[in-house]
Order: sequence, then structure tokens, then C-alpha cells
Amino acid sequence: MHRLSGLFRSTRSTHPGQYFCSTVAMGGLSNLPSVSGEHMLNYAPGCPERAALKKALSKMKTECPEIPCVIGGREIFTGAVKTQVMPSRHSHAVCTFHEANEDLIRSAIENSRQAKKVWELTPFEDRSAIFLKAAELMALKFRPRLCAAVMLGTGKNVWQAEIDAAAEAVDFLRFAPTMAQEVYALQPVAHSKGVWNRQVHRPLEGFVAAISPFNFCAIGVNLPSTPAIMGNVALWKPASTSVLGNYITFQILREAGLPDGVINFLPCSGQTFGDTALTHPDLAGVHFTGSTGVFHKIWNLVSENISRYVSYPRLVGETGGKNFHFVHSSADVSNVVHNTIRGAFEYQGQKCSACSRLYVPSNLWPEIKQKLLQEISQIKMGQPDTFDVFMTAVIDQKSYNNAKSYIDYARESDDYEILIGGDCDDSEGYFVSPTLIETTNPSGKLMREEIFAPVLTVFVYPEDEYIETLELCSHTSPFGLTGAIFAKDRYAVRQAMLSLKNAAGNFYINDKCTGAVVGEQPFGGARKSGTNDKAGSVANYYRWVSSQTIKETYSGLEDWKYPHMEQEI
Ligand SMILES: NC(=O)c1ccc[n+]([C@@H]2O[C@H](COP(=O)([O-])OP(=O)(O)OC[C@H]3O[C@@H](n4cnc5c(N)ncnc54)[C@H](O)[C@@H]3O)[C@@H](O)[C@H]2O)c1
Ligand SMILES: N[C@@H](CCC=O)C(=O)O
Repeated sequence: MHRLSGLFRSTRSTHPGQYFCSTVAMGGLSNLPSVSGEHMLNYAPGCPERAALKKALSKMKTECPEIPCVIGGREIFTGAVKTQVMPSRHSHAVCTFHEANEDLIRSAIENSRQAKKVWELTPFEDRSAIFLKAAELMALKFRPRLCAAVMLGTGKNVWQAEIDAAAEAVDFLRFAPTMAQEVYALQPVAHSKGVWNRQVHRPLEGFVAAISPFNFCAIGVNLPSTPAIMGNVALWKPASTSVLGNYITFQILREAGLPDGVINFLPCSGQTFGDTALTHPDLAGVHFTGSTGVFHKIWNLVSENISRYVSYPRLVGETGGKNFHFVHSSADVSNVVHNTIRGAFEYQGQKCSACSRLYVPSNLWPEIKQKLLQEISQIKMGQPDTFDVFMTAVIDQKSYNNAKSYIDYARESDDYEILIGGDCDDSEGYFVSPTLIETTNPSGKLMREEIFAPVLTVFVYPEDEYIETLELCSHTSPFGLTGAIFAKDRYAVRQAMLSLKNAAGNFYINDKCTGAVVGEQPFGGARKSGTNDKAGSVANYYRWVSSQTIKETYSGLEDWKYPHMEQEI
């Protein structure tokens, strides 16, 4: 059942713990290799990485793999088959996958329980080696295949695929041991004479439910992996529109030596997974990334069932955003325009961090408007495997309908004027053109709600109402994920940092509000954007342990009485 434990069984140990105790005693602490962010490839014409990716794309276009549920290393083809299609060509299936039902989810929980007995005793060095190896496999052997899967399967152009499926996914795995080690290094700072105080950072009791969104393959693999490196077991429920890429990353972890059952892979409907896994007494935590609405459901479900659980489940959720670029009258116009196009329209606006509100002072608007219109008109949309496209299609029909409904609303309302874009066509793929809308109502629907599509709304504020408009920006939407200030004036930058303090968990100065890098900009927001446990940072790893404090004393008590008790004062 267990590849790693198979190795250990040669010791003829009847209980895995007996073996591991002796393994730990053999070891001592090793230094981890120093790590840095994965270098991005540029896919220039004629270079080897471009040729390798093209080959992987061609091969993948002729395939439609059948993806099973995987529990304890066993592949289970349930017969409840769903299809993942190319967003930009919905007649083309990239894979089919078999969905888990309630019984299978329950048996995955039982399997996790067994796997945990061995995994939580596995030395940190071994857990780290698996993650470091997975990072190398992803960066080298599997890079073209994984990039091809997210390009075709989730509609990313080559640059966006490289950012997600190569750099960010590799970084999550490669930095994991270093971050975990920082958690283990958290120890008491004082020891009384003759005493040793220490903290053991235990994995949680039970299993972690990892529920991932469609938009980042890297987030998918990170959600079960972060708890796993801390010695936990996880059930991974991927989004139905990104199963192919997620399954490849799961296979990479297995090839790197992740023991069977540490992560069980369970494509299924959110409702089925929620009702079964999230109400189970052994639920130790939920590691979620997705929409605010779904996270509310999860939170409510857990609180309704709170008396059932062995422990209070950790709820870690990174959710939606209504991210902004705020321009001060001292800003560099060209920098504003280029960053805003990237921030709003890269990956069709489907990053949780995507810019979807723009505040521009009246004195700069004529120039910024003219440049934005000129540049947006040059954006090329098309199929993701043609290397010159900037945008492709949004993920599915639901997302397309949602984006279209906001554009239609803007068309019909006197508060809005569509300056460019607004074209929607779902005949071949779910295409929504890059859309810039001007509003006279800074508190309207398009300034408040997450759209998750290439729709950017701009409000032009009187240039002498900078501070008032910062306050307005801070309180317009319920979210608090990302935001950026563009200004050369340092007092204006400082003012924005103060006024927008709670409006963004990731705040940028003269840079776009997307593109946080693991190890460089820990990611996450508060308010209705999530629990702000900062993906890719030590803070997040700390959520997946339950610390035990140990005090050991080396000299016993010689008497129970306090000093001088016999003497009257
Ligand atoms: N803050 C962040 O770090 C971050 C990062 C990426 C995406 N997001 C957000 O994710 C959303 C887009 O992704 P999505 O469309 O896949 O999100 P989603 O909320 O629709 O789905 C996320 C996951 O939840 C599952 N799910 C749905 N209903 C469920 C239920 N009742 N119980 C349990 N699980 C359920 C889905 O199947 C999927 O796996 C956007 O709102 C975006 O802002 C946030
Ligand atoms: N690291 C990414 C996360 C996007 C979420 O969907 C960014 O910062 O843009």
C-alpha cells in the first residue's frame, strides 16, 4: 500500500513507529540546500524550450486522457465521467475524469487515517527530499507537459503558463522545506536553570481538505502540499475546469516519492465533497482558495457541525478581490498604462489579484484614456498555443455569461460608458474582449463586485480630491486583496499607504497589483478576501501544526513547602 513503508518493512518492524524511532536516532539535523525562485524561460523563436513546448502541445492535442480518483495509490474509475474542455475551443476535450461519490470520499478519509500513521513519523529530511525532488521534476522533465496542460486546459498563453505551471508551482514546492523548517525553529526563548523547554510542532489530528480553484495550477498543488510537508494528510478536490493540470502535478509528487495516501486525489462536485468531507469528525482543517461565496458556505457548514469534530478545524481560505490601481496626479503615465493593461487583462482578468477598478485624476485622464485606448486596441486574442496572443478565452460558459451580464448591465445603465471592448462571442470558445468602462458612479455595481473577467472600470476623480477619493476607494468594495498606488510624490505614496491600509493585503507602489512571487511577496488579503494566512509564507505553514509545549526538569523537588514557611514574620 505504501511505497516508502515498503522500503522500511525490510527491518521487520511490526509497528512503523519502531522503525522511525531508530531512523530519527541515526540522523541528527542537516542543513537544507539554499533555494531561490525558479528562473522564467522566455520561449524566444528557435530556442529549445519553445521547441519542447510545441512538441508537448502537439502531442497533448491528440490525446484525451481518462483521469481517475486516486486513493492510497489505487486508481479508481468510478464511471461518473465528466469532461474538461479547452476554453478557447469548447468542442475539444482535453481530458475526461471520474468523479468521486460520498462512499469513495469516506473511504479516502479512512485511507488517509492509515497513511497518516506512517507519514507523520517520517523524518523531516525525507519529507523535504520528496518536495525538493518534485520541484526539480516540475522544473525540468515535466515543464513542457505541465505548461501545455494549463495552456490548452485553462486557456493560458505561453507567458501565463510559464508564470503559473513552471515558476510559481516549482517555487511553492522548492520553498516548502525551508518554510517548514522555520516553523520547527520556533522554540521557547527562555529556560530556567535546570530546565529545558521546547515545542513540538505536531501535525493536526485528522485530515486536511484541500479545495482548489481553476485559475492557478500552482495554487492547486500548494493547497494539499503545504499541510503535507508538515506531516499532515490531505484530500485534494480540484476544480472541474482544471483537472488535467492538477493531475499532472499530483503525478509529479508521486513520482518524487510521495507515499500513497498522503494526498488522495478526488475530483467531484463541490457540494458532494463539502457535504461529506467537511462534516466528517476527523476534519482537521480546510485549505481553500476560491470565491468568497463558496468560502462562506464552507465556514457555515463547519460552524453548523462544530460539535462533531475531534478538534476545531483550521479554516484557511483565500478568496475574491476587487483590486484597484489608484493614480495620483504625479504619476508616470506610461507606467500606469502598461501596468494597468497587464494587471487587468493578463489571463483574461481571471487572477484573484487582477485589477478591476482604476482611479484616475481629472488632469491626467485625457492622456491616460488616449493611451489606454490605443494600447488596448492592439491586444491580440486567440488560441493559447499561438505564441503571439496576449489573451485567450475565459474559463467556461458560466464565467462567460457572468462577464457578459456585467457588460450588458453597463450598456443599459446611464452610469457607465463602454470606451472599448464589450464584445462577447461563445461560438468557438468563451471569448470576451478586453473591456474598458468609464463610470460616473464610484460606488456602483461595477466598482464593488468581483467580475473575474477582462472588464476594467475607471472612475475619474477631481484632481484636488485625492484624500477623499482614497477613502472612497478603501470603503467601496467588501474585499481587501490587492491594490496599487502610482505616484512620484512621496507624500502622496505615504497618504495612500495610510488611507488604503486595510484595503489590500498585497499593496504595490508604482507596480501592477498582480504577480506576487513565492518567497518575495507573501500573498493574501483580509476583509472578504480571506483569512489572510499568506500563501507561500511561514505564517501559512504554521496553520498546519498543533504545537505541544514540553518542559523537562533535571533536578527534582526536595520538599513541597515554600522556602522559609516555618519562620513567623
Ligand atoms: N485570494 C486568492 O489567493 C485567490 C487565488 C485564486 C483564486 N481566487 C478566487 O477564486 C475564484 C475563482 O476560482 P473558482 O471559480 O474555481 O472558485 P469557486 O469558488 O467556484 O471554486 C473553488 C473550489 O471550490 C469548490 N466548491 C464549490 N462549491 C463547494 C462547496 N459547496 N463545498 C466545497 N467546495 C466547493 C469548487 O468545485 C472548486 O474546487 C475567484 O473568486 C478568485 O478571486 C482567490
Ligand atoms: N500570485 C498570483 C496569485 C493570483 C491569484 O489568482 C498573483 O499575485 O497574481
